Amino acid sequence: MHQPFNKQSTEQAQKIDARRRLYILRFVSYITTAVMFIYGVKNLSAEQILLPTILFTTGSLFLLNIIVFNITRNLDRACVIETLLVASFVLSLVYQGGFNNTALFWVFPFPAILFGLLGVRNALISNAVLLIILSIMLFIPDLISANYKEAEASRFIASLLIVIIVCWINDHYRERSHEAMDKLQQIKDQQANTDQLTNLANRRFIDACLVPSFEKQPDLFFPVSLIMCDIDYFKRLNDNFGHDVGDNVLKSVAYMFKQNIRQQDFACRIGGEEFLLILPRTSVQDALNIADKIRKQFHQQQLVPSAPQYKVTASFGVALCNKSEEFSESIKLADMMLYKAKNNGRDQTRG
Ligand SMILES: Nc1nc2c(ncn2[C@@H]2O[C@H](COP(=O)(O)OP(=O)(O)OP(=O)(O)O)[C@@H](O)[C@H]2O)c(=O)[nH]1
Repeated sequence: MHQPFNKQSTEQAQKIDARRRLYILRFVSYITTAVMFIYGVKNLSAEQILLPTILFTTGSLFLLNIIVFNITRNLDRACVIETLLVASFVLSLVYQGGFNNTALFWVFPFPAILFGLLGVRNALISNAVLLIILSIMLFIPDLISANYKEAEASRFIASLLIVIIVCWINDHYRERSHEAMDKLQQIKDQQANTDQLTNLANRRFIDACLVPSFEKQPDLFFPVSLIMCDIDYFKRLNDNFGHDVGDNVLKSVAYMFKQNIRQQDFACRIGGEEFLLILPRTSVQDALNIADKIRKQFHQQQLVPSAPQYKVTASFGVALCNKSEEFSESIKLADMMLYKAKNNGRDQTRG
């Protein structure tokens, strides 16, 4: 029931990962733009017009990509465009040969950049495609205008393959360890927000998860109806049958609550034998009906198996909450209604 609220750690991890990609995108864009323009200017006097053209065009496109990203904030799209720019730059540079045939040196940073921008799976595919195209270009020299030595080409492909594999192993295990830590954190959050005896949400869940969600998305929740429930004469039950029987009654009552509420409702154990049902977008009249339905179910249950005739009853107090700021006041009101029900003889619903 309160599973979706434990996604906070996952969201946090995703935010950090997006920030990591953002930094790589910015770094690559600005640095590459600067390097391209500097080398473009340096090569202006070169005999070939192709090299400065590649450098200026690619530098401008990198700059344009980061400007568009700064306006649209579409990180995924910017990373894909950056990858295409990186790939076309690498291929065109290798095709042309670069200054004094040094183009191959510029290829080595790119496997790591692709892993940084695309995530493990997509980066591995892109790197594999890049490696295949580069191999074809280098081993069929007629296809390109540059002139690389054969030994140079084979050593380059071998060392590039090593770089890609090391980047892949590194990123794959980084991703796995993040997933494992994320899962562990989710389990910890789940445990911290759950009452161990009944498996219902606890008060911490209300304060740490539910109330912030009320504030973030009020339309999803309000008006919220609150049903406060307290088992009658529970001390006497414990005294008569023992603490373990009392525990089993609490578990059965928790199960009964779960059976009577909707997927979007919350059943919480907020004290020893005190429970709070939180029903989003529910009128007070509907909540009164649900509370009374559950109250009557207590009569039909044999909650103490060793004494089937023993009837466990409960009292209920109902209140409505219209906005997040009123939540603690509404809980107090539901509590007051509960005490009215207790004072009036128990086994009844007040609201
Ligand atoms: N078995 C069991 N008993 C618990 C647990 N937590 C609290 N209790 C007992 O619940 C009892 C609550 O007693 P009281 O607060 O006096 O209330 P009551 O006897 O139900 O009386 P009313 O609420 O006035 O009807 C105490 O005896 C607690 O020890 C628990 O986890 N398991």
